[in-house]
Amino acid sequence: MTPAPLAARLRDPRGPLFFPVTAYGPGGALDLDAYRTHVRRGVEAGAAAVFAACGTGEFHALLPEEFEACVRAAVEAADGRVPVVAGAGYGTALAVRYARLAEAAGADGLLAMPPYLVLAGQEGLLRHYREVAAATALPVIVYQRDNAVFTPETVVELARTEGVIGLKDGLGDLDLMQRVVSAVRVEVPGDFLYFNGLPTAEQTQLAYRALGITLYSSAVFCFAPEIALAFHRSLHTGDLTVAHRLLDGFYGPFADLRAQGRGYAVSLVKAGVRLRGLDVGEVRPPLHEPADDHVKQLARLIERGQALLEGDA
Ligand SMILES: O=C([O-])C(=O)C[C@H](O)[C@@H](O)C(=O)[O-]
Repeated sequence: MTPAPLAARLRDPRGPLFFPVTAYGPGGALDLDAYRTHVRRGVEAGAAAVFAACGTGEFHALLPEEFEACVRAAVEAADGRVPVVAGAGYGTALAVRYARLAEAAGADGLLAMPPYLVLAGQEGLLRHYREVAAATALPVIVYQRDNAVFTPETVVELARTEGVIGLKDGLGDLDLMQRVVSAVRVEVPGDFLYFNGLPTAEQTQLAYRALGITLYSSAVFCFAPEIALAFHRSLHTGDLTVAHRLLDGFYGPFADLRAQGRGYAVSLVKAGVRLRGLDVGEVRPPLHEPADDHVKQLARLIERGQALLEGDA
């Protein structure tokens, strides 16, 4: 049976969105076995979708052939149980190339990253994403962050673009997001999807829910799926007791720790996966490994989060 389109599969998800880290062996080469294990464990734990080779998966550090191998491995590991969305980025020509590689590797959709090393105006951004969307049959989620920040009018045009199904927000401007949601609701009524894609999105998810945005990425899911799932369940059921407890005792301190070093958004998450027993190797340059003391703090934090689930910390 052909699976439902990506947008339908992402509606009302049973778990957080999983952005796996990319695994490397001791010499720094891709370790696809470890990567498949990481993805398979996440899917079996209850991820709603796998976003392969995106920011957390060090998209920036992968050769095109490594990218394709990762996406193919994620598709194999997910085995049709949940959709696999792949990153696509850099300039327009390369983003198109990555999009086609992702399609060839069996991905169900694309997360279109901001264009590389250029500050473009709204018109140029629109041209860029239209070309990426036209390059394949894959549905596209546009990632707002850094140099790709959109006016509500541009998002309306994106929502009208064939193949563009949603916007992932990594900026965190709630006033802007409300304007975007309002403009798209009025101009392009339908099912355009929104994602809270801020770092440690759980920290802001109560606010995003109030805007009607229920989808969010979870870096914590990579290394502590039991904590990320308990948080997700708490929001889903509307009994916020566990969510509040985790925000106060786990997510806040985790976000603080993640802010201690440049690149910790990825390297600390990878350290967390290793702490939980899966050797996914170190991050590639220009990122660096977190300080030992920060990894120790992360280990204590994971224990604390687990204890909070029992309600006894
Ligand atoms: O591209 C990416 O990897 C992301 O934006 C997802 C991350 O999980 C993000 O939510 C984070 O870093 O917490």
